Amino acid sequence: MEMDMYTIRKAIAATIFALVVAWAWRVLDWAWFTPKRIEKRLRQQGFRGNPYRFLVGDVKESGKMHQEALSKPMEFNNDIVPRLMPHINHTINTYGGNSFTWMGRIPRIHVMEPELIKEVLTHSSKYQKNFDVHNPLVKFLLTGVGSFEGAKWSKHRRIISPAFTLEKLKSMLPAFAICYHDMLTKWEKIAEKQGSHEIDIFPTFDVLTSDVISKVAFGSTYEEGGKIFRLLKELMDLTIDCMRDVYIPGWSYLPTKRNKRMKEINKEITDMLRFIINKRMKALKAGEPGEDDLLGVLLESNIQEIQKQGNKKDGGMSINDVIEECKLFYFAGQETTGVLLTWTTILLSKHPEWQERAREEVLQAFGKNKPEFERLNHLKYVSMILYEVLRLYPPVIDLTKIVHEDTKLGPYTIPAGTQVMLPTVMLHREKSIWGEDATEFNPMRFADGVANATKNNVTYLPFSWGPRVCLGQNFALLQAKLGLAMILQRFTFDVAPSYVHAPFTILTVQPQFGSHVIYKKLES
Ligand code: HEM
Repeated sequence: MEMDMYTIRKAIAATIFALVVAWAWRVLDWAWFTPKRIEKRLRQQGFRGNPYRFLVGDVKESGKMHQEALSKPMEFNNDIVPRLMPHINHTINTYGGNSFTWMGRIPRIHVMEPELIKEVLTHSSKYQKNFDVHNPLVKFLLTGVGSFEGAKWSKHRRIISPAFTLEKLKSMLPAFAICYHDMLTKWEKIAEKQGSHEIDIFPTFDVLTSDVISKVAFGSTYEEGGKIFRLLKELMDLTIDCMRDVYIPGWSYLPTKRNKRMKEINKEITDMLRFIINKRMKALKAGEPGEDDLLGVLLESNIQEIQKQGNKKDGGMSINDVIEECKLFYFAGQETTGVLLTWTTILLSKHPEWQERAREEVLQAFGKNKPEFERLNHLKYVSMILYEVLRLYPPVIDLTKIVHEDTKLGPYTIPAGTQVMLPTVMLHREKSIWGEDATEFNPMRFADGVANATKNNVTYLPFSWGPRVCLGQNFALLQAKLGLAMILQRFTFDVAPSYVHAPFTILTVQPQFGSHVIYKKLES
């Protein structure tokens, strides 16, 4: 009997030992052998980069370079790549275009060749969004069509697209104009008293674009919408905070102040959105005409999709889906447009000849009257200026995808689990495409359109390209054109003496040490 117990214990011990060894082997394979195998395959195909370092990869080196780059401002010029992506810049300078870096244990290749870029962006089902978000609290905002793949993505994209047609945008213009008018009237009052008005423009445009999107999204329910968007702004700031931390599994369940606040806000936003959406759905089902705002168009398009699919329960988007999409509009569209207006103001301050040229064009088109849709769309210099600002200061500095299985890319086979990065901000400075003056502000390069400026290469990517191109690009450009036109009609502007040039990235490219600008009222 004793012998038996001994044998059983031995067998249990042997099993546990075997399980531990198998588990340890899997961990080791995950943490060491798999990255090393991928590295070998990349090197065999001519890609070059640092050797893999256990678990940390290039993260420590990259973090140090970032810290160093951001420790001081720079001269005013547009050579901002060493500040925004110092490690990738260093890697490409050292190893060439066909290079890779390590995001911890994940390898990431950099793609710089136009033909390969086109291939990546065309085949969006193979090169998927890199949404490996572990913190469930971050998913409160990183959600919706921008994060889905496959059938769910195409269904959502199909339903949402009608909300951004030119006709719909035209109907949104008055709401844009009211927000800008209110802001500029305040500026005018201050400028009248003081002769000029100094403001930090990034926070100002941040509030403004927030106002615009809540007015446009919720139309007549603006008051409720306004509150939701104030909460979304808070949630976005907390989300950015979260994304800066290394996530420890389970951390989101701890009752920390930030975790509690994020859950509280998310619940409040969801409840309020649900209330508005339910009310609208009821009215639509009762045959009342839909509202002409973003939410109204989205709901109508959703109902049409459900009917097209024979009223199947999963034919359209659920209320929860619509809630997620509303949150995404804010996340994707507010700050991006705010920084576009910010860098446009700074570049036009530094290039007064272009500020004057744009003003003349605007005054010729509209005088001091409210800009209207058709002519706004045909403002040539204003469009060229915005394209050039988006080239030099793209709000989103790179597009990073991931392949989940071995994938052919031109002559290469990209191993499963590799990230594929298109470094937009670097591509926008490629001398072979843009010429020797690639880092200079020269809107004339867009005089004959984007295709001509890029010599028909897919290398201009402020809004990405292909099936997953930004859904809100016309919304953003229309708002920026209107905003810029209305400012130019009333003010001249220049950067304040205190301005120091220091672009840096937190999700979008922002001014690190403020963006003070002095506005003077234009003589009428
Ligand atoms: C200057 C302003 C903007 C810039 C520079 C910008 C840039 C981008 C970029 C680069 C992407 C692709 C991201 C990726 O593939 O990883 C994207 C996607 C997207 N953007 Fe924008 N965006 C802007 C404004 C807006 C606005 C105003 C909205 C909506 C109100 C919006 C809604 C979206 C959506 C829904 C997607 C996801 C599309 C999909 O995955 O099918 N964006 N945007």
